[in-house]
Amino acid sequence: MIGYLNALDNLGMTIFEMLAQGLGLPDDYFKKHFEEKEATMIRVNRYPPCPLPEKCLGLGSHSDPHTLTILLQDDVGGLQVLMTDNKWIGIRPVQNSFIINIGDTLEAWTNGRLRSVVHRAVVNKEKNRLSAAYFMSPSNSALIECPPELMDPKTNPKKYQPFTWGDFKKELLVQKRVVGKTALERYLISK
Ligand SMILES: O=C(O)CCC(=O)C(=O)O
Ligand SMILES: [Fe+2]
Repeated sequence: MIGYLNALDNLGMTIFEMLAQGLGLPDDYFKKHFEEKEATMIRVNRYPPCPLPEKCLGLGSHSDPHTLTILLQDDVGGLQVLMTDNKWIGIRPVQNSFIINIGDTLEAWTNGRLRSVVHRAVVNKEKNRLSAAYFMSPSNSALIECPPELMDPKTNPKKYQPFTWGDFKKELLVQKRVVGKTALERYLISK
């Protein structure tokens, strides 16, 4: 088990490095905040067959509050992503591959340059479906504050108050279920 977790962490760190490079930040800009594994979280979702799939959802519309999600799904299919034109599209399962989702915290960290994705899981009449999501959390003390290089007073002014992952996590634990992309709203700087 620990071996799998280490492999997932290594994959996550490589992706953080690539994202930092792509944004013109030092390679370890995100990575250095993930050294302490204070609350690694994996969620395994099992969706049983449903007699009325058009009337039910396996998992309602939401965005993941963490930074990155590494998601494994079986070959049944059911994950859908909300596109900018408000249409849901299905994410076809590809064998031996992960789906990587950007989470809300990474959206705030980059002032919206990286966008968290709203997604849901639909069910079907015939088959059980399984998925497993690994949510990457920075250390509790990590300050989520966008670097000045990614902001611009005119075209991309600061959108969020800085917050620590520990504080955000506490808020997530007490709030009711998040629907759609609402977890970050408490940190939005009002216009
Ligand atoms: O089952 C899926 O494909 C999605 C799971 C998911 O979005 C989650 O666990 O946050
Ligand atoms: Fe999710």
